[in-house]
Amino acid sequence: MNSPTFQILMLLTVILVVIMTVVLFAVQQANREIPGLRAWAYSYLCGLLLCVSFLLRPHVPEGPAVIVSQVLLFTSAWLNLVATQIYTGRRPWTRTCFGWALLIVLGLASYLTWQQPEPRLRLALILGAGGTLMLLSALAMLSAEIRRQPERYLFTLACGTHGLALLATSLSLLLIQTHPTDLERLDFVAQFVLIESIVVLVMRAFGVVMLANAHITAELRHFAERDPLTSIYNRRSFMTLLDKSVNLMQRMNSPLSLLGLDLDHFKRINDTWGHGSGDQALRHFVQLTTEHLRNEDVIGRVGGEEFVIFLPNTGLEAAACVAERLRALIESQPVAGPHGPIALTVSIGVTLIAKGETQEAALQRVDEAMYRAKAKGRNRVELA
Ligand SMILES: Nc1nc2c(ncn2[C@@H]2O[C@H](COP(=O)(O)OP(=O)(O)OP(=O)(O)O)[C@@H](O)[C@H]2O)c(=O)[nH]1
Repeated sequence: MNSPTFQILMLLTVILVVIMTVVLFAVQQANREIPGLRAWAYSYLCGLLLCVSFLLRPHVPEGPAVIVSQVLLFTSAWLNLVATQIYTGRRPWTRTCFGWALLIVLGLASYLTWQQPEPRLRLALILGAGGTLMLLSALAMLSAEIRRQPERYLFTLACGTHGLALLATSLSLLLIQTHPTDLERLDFVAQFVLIESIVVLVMRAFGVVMLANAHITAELRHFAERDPLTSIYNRRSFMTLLDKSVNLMQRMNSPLSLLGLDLDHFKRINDTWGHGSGDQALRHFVQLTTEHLRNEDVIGRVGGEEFVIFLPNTGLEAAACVAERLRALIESQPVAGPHGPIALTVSIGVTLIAKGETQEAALQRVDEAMYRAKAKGRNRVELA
């Protein structure tokens, strides 16, 4: 590991890892809420310290140098896995688990350094452990439930490649019978791992930054499209979706129905039970309603306690049935308030969007039907 080639490669790696660590910490500082990013930044910091420890190897006694580099390599790979678990919404492996695993690594490294010096076996073991952690990170990212994020494939590729390369190196070290002091061969293996690591480190850092960017974009899109209280579509995005659906349904000659829903005496709920209970009632209403609808039905919050639902491929009669079922469901399931159940009812207007009609005209008609339901005593369905 003291050859000039190795030292030059190491210096190049240090420069690259410094840049990537600084970038990751900078992105993390600017976006502290991105899950897992802090652990990724620390994983790179451990990687950086590992490279520095390799550079200092000739000037440090072998024993402590080996222990330090094994701890740093293991911690870096572990943090990468933990970061992936956090990013993908899984529960990360605990610190106790890390402590025990590290203790085993340290014990084996010490044994193979002082008790039974076996540099080949020692390297094989740590590369095997690191490779396994990298493969687990790749699998965790690949199987994550994050659709709409193709960025995860770059990260998966980087971790998967690195994991396989480390495991293959570890295996070849175990299989090829060399003398323990065959340092030349060890040096070759170290150089191979180093070059492969440089490529993968850059790829993985790009992957992490792209994942961070994807997270920010998804959040911004969510804030722009969704109502913050109920997480359903806000007025603007609902209208855009309705416009698209109207065009599609008219091209396909399929019926499209519209429901206008307004909670009854909602002001009374706020005044009697407080604004918090009012908010709770809105969330409760949305949860019940969305559970009842089909996947292709779309609900939007278009006012304080006003909602609109469009039902693709649904005629007026079927839409009236849906409306009546929703009305009965809301009436039968009161909101769980702090001082007991709070009764909730809804008035619903129903209309069919006619061929060639604009969505504004249909919305106006469904509004009139809903107000008729209010005028006739509330908690009822009226057809336009
Ligand atoms: N808690 C809560 N209340 C809201 C929110 N948005 C609007 N409101 C309240 O909803 C109430 C709507 O009252 P009104 O328009 O008078 O209607 P209503 O009391 O439901 O009476 P009807 O519609 O005639 O049955 C107002 O008191 C608003 O303050 C919200 O996000 N949270």
